[in-house]
Amino acid sequence: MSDNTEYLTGLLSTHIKRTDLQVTKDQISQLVGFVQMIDKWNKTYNLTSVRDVESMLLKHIMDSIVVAQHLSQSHYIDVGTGPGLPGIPLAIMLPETHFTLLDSLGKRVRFMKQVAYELKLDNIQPVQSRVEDYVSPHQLNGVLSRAFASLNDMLNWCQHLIGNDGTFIALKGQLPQQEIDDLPAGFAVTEIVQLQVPELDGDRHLIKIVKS
Ligand SMILES: C[S@@+](CC[C@H](N)C(=O)[O-])C[C@H]1O[C@@H](n2cnc3c(N)ncnc32)[C@H](O)[C@@H]1O
Repeated sequence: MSDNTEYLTGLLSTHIKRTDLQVTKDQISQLVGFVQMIDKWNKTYNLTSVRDVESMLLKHIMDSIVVAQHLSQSHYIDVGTGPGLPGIPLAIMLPETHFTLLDSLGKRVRFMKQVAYELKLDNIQPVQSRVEDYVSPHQLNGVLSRAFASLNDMLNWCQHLIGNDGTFIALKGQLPQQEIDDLPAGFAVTEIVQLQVPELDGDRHLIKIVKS
């Protein structure tokens, strides 16, 4: 057990208490374990530009887990997931939901495979591929992305991944009104949620899109 486990557990518990999220002790322990692994591997693998663990708890863990209550599909693909964001914290929060975690960079995929092994996560499948080239062997019904691409590019690159009953979820900072106005033909925004992440500055938005 790493030296800062108790400290990080206390800090994350405090952040979570400021929300209405229900998170078990085991889930908190897995979330802390994930942050510790990012912190350790970041020194050689350059997984994230966020360097200190306190900021990782807010910008990566809290920012991801507030999305859990807005997911209702059974199998999501998190495109351009990097080290597994937001997919891994969401997989910890929603053990019955399956997450394919896709990134084009091999070192990030190797990291996620190690996370799956060490944290015993059996609902994630890390995959190395460019999203445009990926054909899923599984039936997917949700596409998820954070800090990946414009809405237009995301929809164009990902539309082959899910059927007409699927949902696209884009996590954005400021509301990208221009991108929403310029949505490609055949897609419609069904919901925009302003996400609340206590102590994290700046706007957070979740945008739900379907094929129309
Ligand atoms: C800015 S990072 C965001 C990582 C993570 N989603 C987050 O919120 O921290 C974008 C990621 O997308 C990946 N990426 C870029 N283009 C891609 C593509 N065409 N297919 C798959 N992954 C891609 C990059 O390797 C990188 O890890």
